[in-house]
Amino acid sequence: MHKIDFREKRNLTMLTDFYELTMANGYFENGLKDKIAYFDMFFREVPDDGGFAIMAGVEQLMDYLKSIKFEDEDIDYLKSKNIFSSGFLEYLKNFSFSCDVWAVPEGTPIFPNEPILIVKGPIIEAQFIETMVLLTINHQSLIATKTNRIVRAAQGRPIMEFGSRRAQGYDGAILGARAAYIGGCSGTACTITDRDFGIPALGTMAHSWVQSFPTELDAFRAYARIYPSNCTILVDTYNVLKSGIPNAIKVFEEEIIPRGFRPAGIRIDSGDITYLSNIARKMLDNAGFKDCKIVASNSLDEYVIRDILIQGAKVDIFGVGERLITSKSEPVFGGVYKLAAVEEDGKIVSKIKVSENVAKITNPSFKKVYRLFRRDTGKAIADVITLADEVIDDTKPYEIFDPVHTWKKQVVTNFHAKPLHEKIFEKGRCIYESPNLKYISEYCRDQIDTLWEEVLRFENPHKYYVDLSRPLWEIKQKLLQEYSY
Ligand SMILES: Nc1ncnc2c1ncn2[C@@H]1O[C@H](COP(=O)(O)OP(=O)(O)OP(=O)(O)O)[C@@H](O)[C@H]1O
Ligand SMILES: O=P(O)(O)OC[C@H]1O[C@H](OP(=O)(O)OP(=O)(O)O)[C@H](O)[C@@H]1O
Ligand SMILES: O=C(O)c1cccnc1
Repeated sequence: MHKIDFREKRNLTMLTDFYELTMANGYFENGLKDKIAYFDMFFREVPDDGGFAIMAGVEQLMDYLKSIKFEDEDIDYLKSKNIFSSGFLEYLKNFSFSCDVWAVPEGTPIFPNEPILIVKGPIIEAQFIETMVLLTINHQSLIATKTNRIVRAAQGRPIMEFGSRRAQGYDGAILGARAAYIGGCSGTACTITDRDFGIPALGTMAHSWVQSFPTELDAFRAYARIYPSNCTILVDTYNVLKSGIPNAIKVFEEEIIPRGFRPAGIRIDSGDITYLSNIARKMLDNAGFKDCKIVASNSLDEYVIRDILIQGAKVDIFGVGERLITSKSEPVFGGVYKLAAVEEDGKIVSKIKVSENVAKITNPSFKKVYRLFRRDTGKAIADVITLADEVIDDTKPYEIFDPVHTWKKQVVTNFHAKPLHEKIFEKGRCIYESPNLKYISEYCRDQIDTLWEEVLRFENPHKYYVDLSRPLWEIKQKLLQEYSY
């Protein structure tokens, strides 16, 4: 399958914040280029005050990491800045990524403050990739998370992604549609995303099609004759109830049934969707088209969909564009990339970022994350961040505790502890094959099923536990003591 290939099509090595380069030059000049550092990517708050987010964008990050290369013109450009040493520029010419990288697989539900990506390697390299790590994961995780809210609001009814025309740039459209599929969309209007990623492309018709014919009936007829087996008619160009639906029914009877097909659907794109869909349903049913689907679109999001379903709207499929592809209600996924440790004489030295704001204090050290699942129900109980070499023995009871209110504890029994990360790069070599998108989307759905309803709800969701192991908590407290002035 054809894939968007950053190596062939574009080199994004220079898509980096300028300070990554000035720091890189600084590390080089201070003889620190080979100092080993550990960085974590994590986020602090779930967009839209939701109970969880969804990991996405790992495949594109892998493409980038495989392709880092400074071209001669990049070196010339950097030289023209007159601030980089010739030794450093020579180093960049021969730059070869050599870090280890661990990532939570795409489609996994993720929670605030846990490392979703970990990079270990020469500090100059591990620091340099920050911008692209954050850009790729932040964007797609945002869209997958928003989409999943919309998908859940629709209660099993398919969501078609209609957002390309309102997306913020090409990647916003293409990779946004990819992320939307991970988050649960059934298909996309974005053709190139189907070509490159195999997400089913589908669509109906625009108002311009209807307007371009002398009459609405002519427009419907012309379309139905070409696509009798899959004909969804846009009924709101002039008047949904007085002309759109009666004309659609006429065309179904005259052009589709005689050809041996059933009508696929009608689409309503304005007005009161509840009112119109209820009457439309009755009109279609009375005409013998109970199986004809009603598609609704028009600035939909999870709240409008939830409301119109509560009102009893008879909608079978939703088309959702602008509010999904831009994550309009909360357009930032605040993933950050922080130094967690360095190596001194081969030993890991934990590092912390202290802040007046407790939420901004980082979790130090080289870590991993376990998700604890109940063996009887399969439900997720908590995530525990541990030191990288810790093993949670799930054959024995295990105590978890709130890292801030430490008196809140519980002993977990009858559980299964699953490490969340996959190693995706080993000494700069990619060792992970990204699963296909259908698999990722199904995996995502199954993993969300392991979360309690209380975590899934839109308003005031239950805060899922993300705890620290005792050894990690102790390291953090020790560092906090050291840096308390
Ligand atoms: N029954 C409903 N309850 C809540 N929101 C609705 C309902 N029906 C439609 N909406 C939403 O209300 C918003 C405005 O829709 P409305 O059709 O009134 O405006 P419009 O887009 O200006 O219409 P038009 O395209 O005819 O100009 C849209 O986001 C739409 O999805
Ligand atoms: O509202 P959104 O969630 O973004 O969904 C996509 C919108 O794009 C189309 O409208 P547009 O006016 O661009 O074109 P049209 O003439 O085909 O309706 C479509 O009819 C939807 O209203
Ligand atoms: O196919 C459709 O109906 C469609 C596609 C893009 C945007 N709005 C609608």
